[in-house]
Amino acid sequence: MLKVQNISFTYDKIEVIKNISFSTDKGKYLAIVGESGCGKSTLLEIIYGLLHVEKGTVSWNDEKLLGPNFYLIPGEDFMKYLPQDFDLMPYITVEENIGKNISFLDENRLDKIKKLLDVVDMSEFLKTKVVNLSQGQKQRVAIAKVIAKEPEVLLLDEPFSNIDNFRKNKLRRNLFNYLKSKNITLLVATHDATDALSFADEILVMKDGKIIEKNTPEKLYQNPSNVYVGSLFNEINEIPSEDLKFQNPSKKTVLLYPNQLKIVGKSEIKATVIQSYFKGNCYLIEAKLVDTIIYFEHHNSIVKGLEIYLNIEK
Ligand SMILES: Nc1ncnc2c1ncn2[C@@H]1O[C@H](COP(=O)(O)OP(=O)(O)OP(=O)(O)O)[C@@H](O)[C@H]1O
Repeated sequence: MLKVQNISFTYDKIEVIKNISFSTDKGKYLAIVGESGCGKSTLLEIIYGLLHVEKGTVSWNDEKLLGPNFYLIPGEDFMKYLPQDFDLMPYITVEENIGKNISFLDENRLDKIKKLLDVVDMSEFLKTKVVNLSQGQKQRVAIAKVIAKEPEVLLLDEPFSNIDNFRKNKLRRNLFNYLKSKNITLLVATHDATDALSFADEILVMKDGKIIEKNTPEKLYQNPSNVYVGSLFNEINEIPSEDLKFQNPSKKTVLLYPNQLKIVGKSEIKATVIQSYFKGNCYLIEAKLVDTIIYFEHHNSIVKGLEIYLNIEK
C-alpha cells in the first residue's frame, strides 16, 4: 500500500500542498484531477522523492520513504516517474533509449523492447533516432521507457498530453490494461476525464493544494459534491432549485449534466434558446432559464430565440 500522511509543501513561502493524506492499494490506479496549478505535479514529485517535505511522510508497504536529502539520485528503485517534460536521449535510437531501463544480461531484452513498443503502438520506430520523432511519438517512447523496468509504483504526469485523439483511445486502453496485468500501482495526474473515469479505480480531486474528494469514478460522477468536481468530468449546470420548480428543495441549487435535461412538449421549466453547438453525436444547446445560462443535449440544432420546455431525466 502507498500511504501519504499529512504532507505539506511550500514554494517560496507559499504553501502549495496543504496537509494531504491518502492511501492506495497495490495494483490500483488512482487518478489525480483538479484545475491547473492545484498541486498535482508537486504531489507526484514529493511522492517520487524529488522534493523534500518538512512535514509528513510517504510510505510504501509500511516502509517510510526517505526523500531527496538521503539519496544522490532522486527516486526510489521500485518507483518510476514520468514528468510532463519527458527526458529521452535524442541522438540514440528508440530501441537504445528503452533499452537503458532493461539489463543487458536479460536474454529477452529485444523481445521486451518490442513488446513495450507494441503497447505504445510504436513498433515501426525501433531503429529511429529520437531526434527524428514528433512530440507525440517521443511521449509514447518515454512511456515505454518508464514502464520497461516494471516498477511496483508508477507515477505519470499528463501522459497523453501530446497524443492526438485518434491514437489516444487505443494507447490508453493498451497501457492501462498492460499496467493492470502487471499489478503495477499507478498514480496519474491528468486533465483528461476519460483517463480518470474509464480506467481509474479511484479518483482523487484536488483544489488549492488540498484533497477535496476521493472516491470511485461512478460515485464521483453520479453525485458530484459541487460544481467544481462535476465540471472536471463534463459540462455541468448549477441551477437554482426554484427555477426547476422543486417543492421544498433540500438544496438551493441542483447540479445537472446536459444529458439530464430533455426537451418535452410542455412542462413548468421554460427556457429560451441562445445557441446550438454541434458535438458530433448531438447538439449542445445553450439556453436561458430565468437568470441562469444552462446547457442541454438535443439531437437537432434549435433556432435562436425559440422557447422550449424541459424535463429532468432521473
Ligand atoms: N518551481 C516552482 N517554484 C515556485 N512555485 C512553483 C514551482 N512549481 C510549481 N509552483 C507552483 O505550485 C503550485 C502547484 O503547481 P503544480 O505544477 O503542482 O500544479 P498542477 O496541478 O500540476 O498544474 P498543471 O495541471 O497546470 O500541471 C502552482 O501555484 C505553481 O505556480
